[in-house]
Amino acid sequence: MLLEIDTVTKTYPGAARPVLRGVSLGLAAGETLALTGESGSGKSTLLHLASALDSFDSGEIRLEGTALSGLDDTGRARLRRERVALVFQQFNLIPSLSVAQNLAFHARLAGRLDRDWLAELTERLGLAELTARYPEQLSGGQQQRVAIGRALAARPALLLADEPTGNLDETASAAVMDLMLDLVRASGTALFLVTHSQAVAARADRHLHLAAGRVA
Ligand SMILES: Nc1ncnc2c1ncn2[C@@H]1O[C@H](COP(=O)(O)OP(=O)(O)OP(=O)(O)O)[C@@H](O)[C@H]1O
Repeated sequence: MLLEIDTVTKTYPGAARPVLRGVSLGLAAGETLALTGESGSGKSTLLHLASALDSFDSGEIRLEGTALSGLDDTGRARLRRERVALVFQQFNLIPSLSVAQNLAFHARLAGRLDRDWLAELTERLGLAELTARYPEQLSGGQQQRVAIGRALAARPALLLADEPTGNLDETASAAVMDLMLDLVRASGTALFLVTHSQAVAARADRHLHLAAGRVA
């Protein structure tokens, strides 16, 4: 199993009740999983825990067999740099860098810049004509395609995506989702996708729902 979430509970400091109450799920290498749930049900929290951005009360999360609870800050940072990539609703591109530089940024940091793969990603994401532009000169859909390309350029084992098309209209959202699913499947990357959209969730291999702190 690539990602194992085992009976995880999470309570935010000062909160009366836990937001996650014994969540368990597994994600195999290359698999795509969509997680839905009402606003405030804890979807983003679970994604943050899986990316080692936050700690949990009990249970365990393992990525490629490594227990996240046992990692120090350096270990967490390395895991995020080398094995996991994130795409959020806000595109989070670096405004002072061109499209080409944004696309290469994380792969460079991870020491895994493969120019052929980057060129293929750029082409398949329809960004080849836009590489010299800056993020402010792109539409929302184009910016999100750059964010997806940047995330996949280093060939992460796991892509965590939090409402990645939440800022886009329905047509752009469907196009970006199709591309993202094609590309994660082409690169063997597993996808853990949080979404409000049932239509988007239906495109994933598996669909789970988070309610009352548990998944079903
Ligand atoms: N840093 C934090 N400190 C305290 N409480 C938090 C924090 N982050 C989230 N929460 C609370 O935890 C609960 C779950 O939040 P989370 O963002 O995980 O939900 P979500 O399902 O992703 O919601 P949405 O669909 O609206 O994005 C909410 O009640 C939220 O207010």
